[in-house]
Amino acid sequence: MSGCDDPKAAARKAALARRAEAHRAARGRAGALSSFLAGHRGVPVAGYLPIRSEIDPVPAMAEAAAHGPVAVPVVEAEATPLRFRAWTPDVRLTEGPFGVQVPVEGEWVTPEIVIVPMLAFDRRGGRLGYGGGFYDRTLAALRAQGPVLAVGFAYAGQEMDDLPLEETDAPLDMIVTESGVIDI
Ligand SMILES: Nc1nc2c(c(=O)[nH]1)N(C=O)[C@@H](CNc1ccc(C(=O)N[C@@H](CCC(=O)O)C(=O)O)cc1)CN2
Ligand SMILES: Nc1ncnc2c1ncn2[C@@H]1O[C@H](COP(=O)(O)OP(=O)(O)OP(=O)(O)O)[C@@H](O)[C@H]1O
Repeated sequence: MSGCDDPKAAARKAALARRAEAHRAARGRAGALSSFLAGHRGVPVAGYLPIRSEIDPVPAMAEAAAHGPVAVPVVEAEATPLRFRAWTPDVRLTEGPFGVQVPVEGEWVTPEIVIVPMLAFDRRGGRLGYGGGFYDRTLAALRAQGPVLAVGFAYAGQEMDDLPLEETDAPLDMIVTESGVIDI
């Protein structure tokens, strides 16, 4: 049977085109963060394991983990800074506070780049989180110790105009979205 007559041939062609498009879209989402981290190989990075509809940094974290330390946040107690525990793609995980996955064991890491999840951001580096103040306390503590780059990671659609900010809100140094980098 010739290709033109085979109903499956047309379906395959359409399915391939659709899968390629999905793959391009998926690569595009992680791509901007991957490119950013590729410029900082070997620097200790804190990523995060996404919950709900947070944009997924894990593909970029996996690439970075091949070149240097990557860690993820662990909540130890309310009103205290987060600590960051070493993460690789095959580390054993368990469910921690707030339904976030955390490594069962591993080294504690002091990151120099912190990939920060959020609900919303504005162009001034303002950020809205879940309201625990965890990243504000963590960035304040890390910045008191040495240089640290706070990189917000979000969908471009999470941008809002002029978020209400408080004195203790730690500003982001830059924001990476699926469509590129926003410098503050
Ligand atoms: N993926 C990921 N990991 C993370 C954070 C995060 O925002 N995302 N965190 C960032 O700090 C820390 C965990 N803190 C969290 C604090 C609150 C909620 C949360 O779901 N809160 C409730 C509202 C609580 C309330 O206001 O009563 C909610 O949004 O429904 C989630 C994570 C560390 N790890
Ligand atoms: N460095 C700090 N020292 C003391 N209190 C702080 C500090 N940072 C934040 N807070 C307090 O924590 C509370 C929650 O802060 P905020 O609403 O900014 O959380 P968030 O950034 O949205 O949450 P998260 O970082 O956990 O995602 C506020 O009452 C804030 O004043």
